Amino acid sequence: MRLGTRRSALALAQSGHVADAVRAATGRDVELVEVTTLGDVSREALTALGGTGVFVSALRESLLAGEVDFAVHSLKDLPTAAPDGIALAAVPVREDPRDALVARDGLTLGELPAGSRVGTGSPRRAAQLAALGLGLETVPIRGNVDTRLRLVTDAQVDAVVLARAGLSRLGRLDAVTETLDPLQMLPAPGQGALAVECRADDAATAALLAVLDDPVTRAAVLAERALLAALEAGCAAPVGALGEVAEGDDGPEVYLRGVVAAPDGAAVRLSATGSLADAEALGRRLAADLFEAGAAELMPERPSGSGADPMPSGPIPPTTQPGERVP
Ligand SMILES: NCc1[nH]cc(CCC(=O)O)c1CC(=O)O
Repeated sequence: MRLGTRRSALALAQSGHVADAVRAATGRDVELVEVTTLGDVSREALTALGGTGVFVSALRESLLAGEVDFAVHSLKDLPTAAPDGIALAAVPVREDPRDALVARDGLTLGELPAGSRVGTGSPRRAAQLAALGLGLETVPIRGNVDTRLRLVTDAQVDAVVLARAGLSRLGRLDAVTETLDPLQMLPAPGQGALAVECRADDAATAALLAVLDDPVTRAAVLAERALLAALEAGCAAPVGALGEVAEGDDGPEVYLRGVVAAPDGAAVRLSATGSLADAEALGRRLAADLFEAGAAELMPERPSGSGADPMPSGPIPPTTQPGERVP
C-alpha cells in the first residue's frame, strides 16, 4: 500500500506511525511516497499559494489521481467542508490534545512577568492568552516546530505555545515547561488527532484502514468540528473546542467544551453533554448556545461574506485563507 506524505519532520513522524500501525494490524507492506508541493520548496511559494491548506489539497490530489492509496493529515489542519471523492477511513486514538508552553528558564504561564513576549501564529492561542489577563504580549510567528522552539532558545521571545502532540511526535516533550489546562486554553478542534483518508470508491483500502479507527476519538472530534463548522458560518472569531468521552448515567457520553475569543481577550466559554451517536448534533447545539451568549458580537468588524482573515497584523504577513485551519 502506498502512503502519501509530506516530507516535513512532523508529517513523516505521523505517517511513519500510521504506516507501522497498518503493517502491524494488516500484515500488508506499506511504502511511504513523498508528495512534494511548491509549498514545501520555498516559503515564498507557500505564501503565494495561500498557506498550509495547499498541503492538504496536494495529498488529496495525489490520492484522487491514484498515485497513492491513502494519506495522513493532522486532523486540525483539515477544512471543515467535506471533500469530494475522499473518505475519512480512520481516526486513530488521539494523542494528548492540549497546548503546551515552552518558556525560557523553565517558567510556567503564571511565572512569566507581565510584558513577556509569547510567540504564536494562532489567533485562538493569542485570544485565550489575552483572556487570562496576565499582561502577556503575543508576537505573531510562523514556521515549523523546530523553528518555533529556536525562537525561545535564541531569546527572540520569552515563550511559545505549541500543540503538545506535535512535540510528542517529534520527541521534543523535554522542551515543555507547562502543559496548559483546557480550563485556560482550549485546543483547536481536532488537535492531537490524525485523519487517515483514502478514495471514497476504494472499499478494499477503506476496509483495511478501518482497524485503525477509534470510535471514541472519532465522536470527540466530530463534535468539535461540527461546533467549528456551525460557528464559521456566522463568526470569524477564533474557536477552541475539546470533546472528552466519559461514563455517564446511561453509558458513555461526550463532554464538549467550546470557546470563542476576541483578540482583546473578551471570550465566551460554554459546555454541553450528549451521546456519542449524536456527537455532531452536540457540536451544533453548543455552537447555537455560544451564539446565544454573544459569540458573533466578539468580532463585529467582520465584513459580511468576505471570509475575513483573523490573523492579527504584525511583522510577518498573514497567509491564512478562508476555510484554512490555523492551529
Ligand atoms: N498548524 C500546524 C500544526 N498542525 C498540527 C500540529 C501539531 C499536531 C496536532 O495538533 O495534531 C501543528 C503544530 C502546532 O500547532 O503546534
